[in-house]
Amino acid sequence: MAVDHAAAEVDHLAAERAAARFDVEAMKIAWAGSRHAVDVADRMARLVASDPVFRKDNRTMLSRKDLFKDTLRKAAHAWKRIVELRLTEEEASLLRQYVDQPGYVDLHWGMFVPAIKGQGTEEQQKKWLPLAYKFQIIGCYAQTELGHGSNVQGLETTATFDPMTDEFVIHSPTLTSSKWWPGGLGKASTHAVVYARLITEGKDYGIHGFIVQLRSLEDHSPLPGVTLGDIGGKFGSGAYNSMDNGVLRFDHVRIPRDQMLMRLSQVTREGKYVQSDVPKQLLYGTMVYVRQSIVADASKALSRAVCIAVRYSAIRKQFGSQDGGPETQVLNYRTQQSRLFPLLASAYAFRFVGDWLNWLYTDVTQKLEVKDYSTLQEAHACTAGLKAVTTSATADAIEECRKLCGGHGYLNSSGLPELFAVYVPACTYEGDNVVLLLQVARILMKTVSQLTSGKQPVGTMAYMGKVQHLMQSKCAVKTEAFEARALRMAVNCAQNIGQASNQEEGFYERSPDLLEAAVAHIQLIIVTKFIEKVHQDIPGHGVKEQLQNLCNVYALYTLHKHLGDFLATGSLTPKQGALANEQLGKLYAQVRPNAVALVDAFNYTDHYLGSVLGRYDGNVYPALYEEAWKDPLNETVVPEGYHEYLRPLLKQQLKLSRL
Ligand SMILES: CC/C=C\C/C=C\C/C=C\C/C=C\C/C=C\C/C=C\C=C\C(=O)SCCNC(=O)CCNC(=O)[C@H](O)C(C)(C)COP(=O)(O)OP(=O)(O)OC[C@H]1O[C@@H](n2cnc3c(N)ncnc32)[C@H](O)[C@@H]1OP(=O)(O)O
Ligand SMILES: Cc1cc2nc3c(=O)[nH]c(=O)nc-3n(C[C@H](O)[C@H](O)[C@H](O)COP(=O)(O)OP(=O)(O)OC[C@H]3O[C@@H](n4cnc5c(N)ncnc54)[C@H](O)[C@@H]3O)c2cc1C
Repeated sequence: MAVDHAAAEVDHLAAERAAARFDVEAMKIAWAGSRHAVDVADRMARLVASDPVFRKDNRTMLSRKDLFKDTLRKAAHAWKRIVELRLTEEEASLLRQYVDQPGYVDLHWGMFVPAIKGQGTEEQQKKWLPLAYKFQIIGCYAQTELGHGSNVQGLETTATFDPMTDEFVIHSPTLTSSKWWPGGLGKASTHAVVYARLITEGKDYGIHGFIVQLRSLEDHSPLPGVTLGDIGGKFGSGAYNSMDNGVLRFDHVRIPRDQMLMRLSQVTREGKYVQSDVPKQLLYGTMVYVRQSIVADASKALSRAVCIAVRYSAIRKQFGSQDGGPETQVLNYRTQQSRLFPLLASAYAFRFVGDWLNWLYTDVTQKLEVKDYSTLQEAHACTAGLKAVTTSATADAIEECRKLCGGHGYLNSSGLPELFAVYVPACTYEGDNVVLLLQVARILMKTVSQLTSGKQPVGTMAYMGKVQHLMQSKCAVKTEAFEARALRMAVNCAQNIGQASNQEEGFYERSPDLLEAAVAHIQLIIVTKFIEKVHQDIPGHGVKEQLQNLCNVYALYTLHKHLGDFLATGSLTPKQGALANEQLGKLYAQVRPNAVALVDAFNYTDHYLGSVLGRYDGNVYPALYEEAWKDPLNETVVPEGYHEYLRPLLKQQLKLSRL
């Protein structure tokens, strides 16, 4: 008798859901932050999922040109819906998230508008922001050049003030000064915030931002002196190829003086350079803003991958039980759990640290408004470090989820290859992760050097003030072990650097160790913020207990993975390390019955997940089967090329065999 495997799989997910020991609806609130956040996200996700224009299941099969046109169409349709439905800013931004196709609008709203808000004077904001808000202009963020990305001070584009005409002359003096990478620049943007070296009265004042019009508002053709285009195809099918990352060169393009972003410094009518009394690092403010939002994005991308892998692992069965009973769900294998559950825990950890980082960013912004710059360094260290650690972990985790789904994970229809391809550049954009971690390391070294002078570290570095205690004590397996490890690694680096002939040379020599010290410090922040979260009042049956479990999984897994650090610094004994590992196994057993419900709490629609393996109903096999037939290769039974290349070959073999 034929067994309906598909129906059995569907029942499987229902059984998983019934076995969960907590209130999923309450967990949705804990994940999203509030009932309101759940409701508005739900509404926007469904709005997108039910609109045929936002279909995306065919995306990996489109040519680059068709994919780009599809992106323009989706962006225009999204804007139409936003206007028609009078969506709020919160709703509009969620709608764009669920459309889930990188495009020029991301840079317009994500960098162009924030750059003007952060670096423009009130007058400049009044002039430019209304145009941007109504899409009467489209903007991008043109900082990186062919020759320099990480080293912002090394950019070569020049903006030379001409007092005769009261204009800046924007110029690309070398090939390597060509702007290279800005998203939305290649084909869509009409304007850009361009970062260039400001030269006035014969002196180079370094990098500043300028608003430059690139294309005609009449027919979209490049303005005189502007050469621009797309930089070419990128990693993976579909994925980030929907974005028109661009190249841009200027040949003595003139802009009015008032298009220099003048909040941080000004050039007068006479050409005098005037520096405001604000720190010059505020020039990097847009990057700080985007880095904090990238941490929130990490938890989104990771939770999507984990949702797919957990649901599919509950459906997928391999090998029988020892007594010849039904086959085993792969989710029941201890190895599957030990690879997957730490990623599930990381998704929650990144979500909560992302919320905290957003709070920190808002707090710093408010302080800056009243000229309090005391937390600027903390904001830089936390955004840079958390961006680096969460994006690297997420990129690795998406690939691990692909492997956790076996062969089917490699199919585009699993959603994982595209998610990976679109996500990996997060390790590079908004600051290469190594470069950012070295920034954190510099701040750690500065903090260690100030300890002897009695200056008490604050914020996330405050634990370093407990130096006497943390350098000596043996620690119980909890936050203190993370503090001791981070501090001792930083102090070791500082001591080694101190022995070098000069500080810069020492820093350079010790940079691999410094990276690890920075990672240890950032992991401490993530663990601490997760612990603080679970100490809060969290309503809903069993929700707090589940989060407590996941927090322990995250902490103990991190400890297990970096046990070498903990042992080498004497922050833990080998026995404690072994006990932690024992405990981890027990925690996985507690996560197991709740795993499917824990990913349901992300509340993702099938449209947003974009995965036949991660379907909510678990109906994986019929969906995989159906999806295969949609491939353009299956449009004809006999493939194109048969008559040219297969038939002659086969005929020739036939003739040869008859000889
Ligand atoms: C198909 C779809 C399917 C699925 C989708 C799924 C998921 C999608 C998920 C995500 C996608 C979503 C969004 C995409 C988002 C973004 C991508 C798009 C755009 C990307 C844009 C960019 O990349 S823009 C360019 C970014 N560039 C960089 O980041 C450059 C990095 N370099 C620097 O920042 C600086 O050069 C440097 C900090 C490394 C060094 O600067 P320098 O001036 O040389 O300074 P130092 O001498 O080192 O330091 C001097 C002091 O200044 C302090 N400092 C440095 N930076 C800052 C700062 N930002 N804030 C405050 N202070 C700072 C530093 O600490 C020193 O302080 P001292 O006290 O020691 O003097
Ligand atoms: C998809 C994507 C979108 C982007 N969008 C934009 C955009 O909209 N606007 C924009 O302006 N830019 C954009 N960028 C550019 C991006 O910001 C840069 O690529 C990024 O900052 C890295 O700089 P780089 O390419 O110069 O790398 P490099 O600095 O050349 O890195 C190469 C290698 O050198 C190492 N390295 C560099 N410096 C050091 C150091 N001091 N110590 C140790 N190792 C070091 C790095 O770790 C890396 O391994 C985008 C990039 C990508 C991939």
